Amino acid sequence: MSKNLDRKLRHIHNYPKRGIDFIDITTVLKNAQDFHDLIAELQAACADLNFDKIVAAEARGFIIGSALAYIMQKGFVPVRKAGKLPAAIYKKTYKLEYGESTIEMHKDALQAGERVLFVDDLLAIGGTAEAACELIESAGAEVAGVLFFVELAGLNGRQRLTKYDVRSLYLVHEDDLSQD
Ligand SMILES: O=P(O)(O)OC[C@H]1O[C@H](OP(=O)(O)OP(=O)(O)O)[C@H](O)[C@@H]1O
Ligand SMILES: Nc1ncnc2[nH]cnc12
Repeated sequence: MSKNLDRKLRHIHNYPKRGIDFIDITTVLKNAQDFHDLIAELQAACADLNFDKIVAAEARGFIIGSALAYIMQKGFVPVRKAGKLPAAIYKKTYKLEYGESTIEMHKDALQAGERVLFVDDLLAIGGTAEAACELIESAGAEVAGVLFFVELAGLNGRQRLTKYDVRSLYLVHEDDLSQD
């Protein structure tokens, strides 16, 4: 049963730039029951998918991706912002709602043919997930699914991920959220 965690998200206007409506997940994470419910809901949402490892993107993706990997007894692969990984990497630059970013993944993090779930806190315009899936595929692995806590309605992030099985726990309309 849904715990309506979307009602606990904080919505901040004009952060980190004017014109951006920022969805803050820390209001969910800081409560032990809510954090537990979030991971349980993510686990239920991907229970039918067959995968070997979870890949998640720095930084917010790490929080839920690693908790989910731990509870599901899967390996965890970090996709990091540029310059943080010490060994040979695959690399991709992409656009965000509020700028540009480069992400990297170790070349030896995934084996050819492995099945991978990409997990992130939020789907906005979809650049992060699209770039991460390209990194996964560069390694010869297969994207078994893409899973989000929150999907921002109206930004059409899904349109960039039509090749994949994309799931989100909550479709959030920015107008529905409380202001802080
Ligand atoms: O669908 P998109 O438009 O790509 O946006 C979603 C991404 O943006 C945020 O990360 P951000 O790059 O801001 O990094 P952070 O987790 O370090 O805050 C969020 O955690 C997602 O990874
Ligand atoms: N509007 C938004 N709120 C929170 N995180 C984001 N990442 C990209 N767009 C975002």
